[in-house]
Amino acid sequence: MNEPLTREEDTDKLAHFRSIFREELIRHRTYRLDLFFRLQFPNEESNKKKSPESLDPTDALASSAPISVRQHVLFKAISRNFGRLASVANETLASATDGTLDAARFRSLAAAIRRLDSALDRFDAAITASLTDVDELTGLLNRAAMERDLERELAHARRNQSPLCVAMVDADHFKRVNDIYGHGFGDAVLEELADRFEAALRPHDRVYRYGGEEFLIMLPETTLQDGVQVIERLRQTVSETSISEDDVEVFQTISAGVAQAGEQDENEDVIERADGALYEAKASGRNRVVAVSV
Ligand SMILES: Nc1nc2c(ncn2[C@@H]2O[C@H](COP(=O)(O)OP(=O)(O)OP(=O)(O)O)[C@@H](O)[C@H]2O)c(=O)[nH]1
Repeated sequence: MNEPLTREEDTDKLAHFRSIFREELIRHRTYRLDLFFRLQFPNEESNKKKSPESLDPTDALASSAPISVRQHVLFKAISRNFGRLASVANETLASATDGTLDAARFRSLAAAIRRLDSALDRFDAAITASLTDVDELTGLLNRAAMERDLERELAHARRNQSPLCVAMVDADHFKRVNDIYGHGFGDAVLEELADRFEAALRPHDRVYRYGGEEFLIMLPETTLQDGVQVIERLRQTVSETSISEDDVEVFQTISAGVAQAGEQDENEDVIERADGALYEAKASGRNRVVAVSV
């Protein structure tokens, strides 16, 4: 299974990139018509202007693509398949010009076009899927993405006998923040928390907005002891620095429950245990991390 196309890029950036990609698709389809025209009329003067290589769609896309997109396996597949098509197109055009174009060569041109089309379509589908994975307020991955990823991580942990931790993290007394400073400021706090979580975690850890003021953090290849340390560090980082906007400033704290996944666990099992630990953290005073073993 491919890695998701983009995780941390925000929705606007990706939506913008998708609109550029769609334009490129249209240009690419026009190019195909052009190619057939050239094969029919190889000696027309107007046909000699453009070489197939100059029309690589990934050239035009690379400058506006977020890094995670450029490095994505499907993006590389477009480039590779375009390279093949350009080379077959050159050979086919040459044989059309000298009158030796035959069915076999034409078939290999059609096959190269089909392969490139398939790469373009899969890439398009991946962009669309990534857009629906992103929470619009925080730019984090949403709950639907979490459910899918957790299932995959649990299977991976089972297969490799590796540890996996899940943390449920919740902003403390968040209702008060909304009530006192307004919903707009509450939103800003959630955005800031999301940024701090992402900045404090390691690249292979993942943060999701679980819903409302609740977040889920997935820590692959992490034992319960290490997971608690990671989340405890996060808790400290969040509580030490205030969050401010205009003339409002708050010190927001978080509570967390950390659970290690057991071998038989499905998504709901490990989430339920982490949630139970979070409940304990709240009940015992908030601004703390509670761990629960399998
Ligand atoms: N601004 C803002 N508030 C939200 C959002 N989603 C949920 N909330 C608010 O988060 C608050 C959660 O309140 P409670 O569930 O009572 O919990 P709490 O006040 O954080 O108290 P404890 O969790 O017990 O510490 C509610 O007021 C929700 O309206 C959001 O997207 N933006």
